[in-house]
Amino acid sequence: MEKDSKIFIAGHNGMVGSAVLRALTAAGFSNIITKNRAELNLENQVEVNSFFKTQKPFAVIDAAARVGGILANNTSPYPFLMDNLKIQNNLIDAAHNNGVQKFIFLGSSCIYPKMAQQPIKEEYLLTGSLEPTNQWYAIAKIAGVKACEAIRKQFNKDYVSLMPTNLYGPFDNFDLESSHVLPAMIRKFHEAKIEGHSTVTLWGSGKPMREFLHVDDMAQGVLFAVNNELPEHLYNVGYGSDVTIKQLAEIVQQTVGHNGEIVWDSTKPDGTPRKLLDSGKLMSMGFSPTIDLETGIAQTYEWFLKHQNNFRALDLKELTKEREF
Ligand SMILES: NC(=O)C1=CN([C@@H]2O[C@H](COP(=O)(O)OP(=O)(O)OC[C@H]3O[C@@H](n4cnc5c(N)ncnc54)[C@H](OP(=O)(O)O)[C@@H]3O)[C@@H](O)[C@H]2O)C=CC1
Ligand SMILES: C[C@H]1O[C@H](OP(=O)(O)OP(=O)(O)OC[C@H]2O[C@@H](n3cnc4c(=O)[nH]c(N)nc43)[C@H](O)[C@@H]2O)[C@@H](O)[C@@H](O)C1=O
Repeated sequence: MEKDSKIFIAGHNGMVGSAVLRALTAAGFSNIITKNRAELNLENQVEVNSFFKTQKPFAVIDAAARVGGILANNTSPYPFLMDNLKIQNNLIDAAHNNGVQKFIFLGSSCIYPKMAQQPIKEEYLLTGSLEPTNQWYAIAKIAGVKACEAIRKQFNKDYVSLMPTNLYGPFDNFDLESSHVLPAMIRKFHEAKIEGHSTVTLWGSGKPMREFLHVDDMAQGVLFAVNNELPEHLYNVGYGSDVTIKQLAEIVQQTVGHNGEIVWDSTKPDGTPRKLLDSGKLMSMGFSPTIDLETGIAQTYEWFLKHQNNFRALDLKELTKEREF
């Protein structure tokens, strides 16, 4: 792709979108367009169609979605299903109808069956039942993968899906109700240290395993897909190894410098027991993550310390309202 090709990054204010914007800018891409939610509500089909008709981007990176941790997913199934379907349908369909040559759709490792063989290969998609806590979000993401695959098959366009593992890094959501586990742990251990609390309560049993990829490594994966026409429709993007939630807690606790006991709240769900991705397909083509978990957590904690008065938070109450355009 030419450095001056017009690229639309949807969701550029989010954790992934902002990392992709940094990576593409650093790589010399000079014609990137972005719109915040007030300028372009991606759930609104009329607005999205009109934007694509006017702008005619060459490529689209879809990093916009309704995103949240296990509790938000489990308690607000409808917006996690419907908002994601709306956003991705509007983007994919408008892209297809307005000459977009390259579309990069971001899904999630939760699209794979709950009890999938580990590490999870791309071909395990749709071979078993989903994890109940995030099946709503997963069904939407699977529909996005299939929409891109269908366009690729029928119209021979370079529409590709990347499936990231659990991500973390700068501009994450640190809200304790709606966030993913890693930012929640950073905030919980930090606040316990500052407020002198000897115990920190974490969710579930601590036994599930998760694979964590720093968002700047993820952005390199997206850059790789921008620079190369990938031969298949679906690629996993992971770090290559995983840890238990208990091990993660110990790394975060040590990084933050909290001394004390961890209490496990068994009323909260564990979610899927393990979801280690086999990212061999993308790695064999040249993608290679560079940020190990300890370094990434230390860097993210530093970022948190600088930005802790300015968190992004998902308003769980807003997810219970009916909305119309
Ligand atoms: N975080 C993770 O661990 C993982 C993320 N992913 C995927 O990566 C992608 C990005 O996730 P992440 O960066 O973490 O999520 P964020 O919540 O950080 O960012 C999502 C972005 O989408 C925007 N957005 C959402 N709804 C709309 C809308 N209706 N109109 C316009 N903009 C909208 C948000 O805008 P606003 O800033 O206004 O809210 C935000 O900028 C998603 O597809 C997600 O599924 C996959 C696996 C793991
Ligand atoms: C990326 C991925 O993210 C989500 O799936 P998840 O990995 O299950 O989500 P999570 O990061 O919130 O939790 C991981 C594990 O950690 C445990 N845990 C402990 N203590 C806290 C805690 O304080 N907060 C949170 N959130 N979890 C905690 C928690 O009980 C669970 O066992 C989905 O959105 C899914 O759709 C998706 O795509």
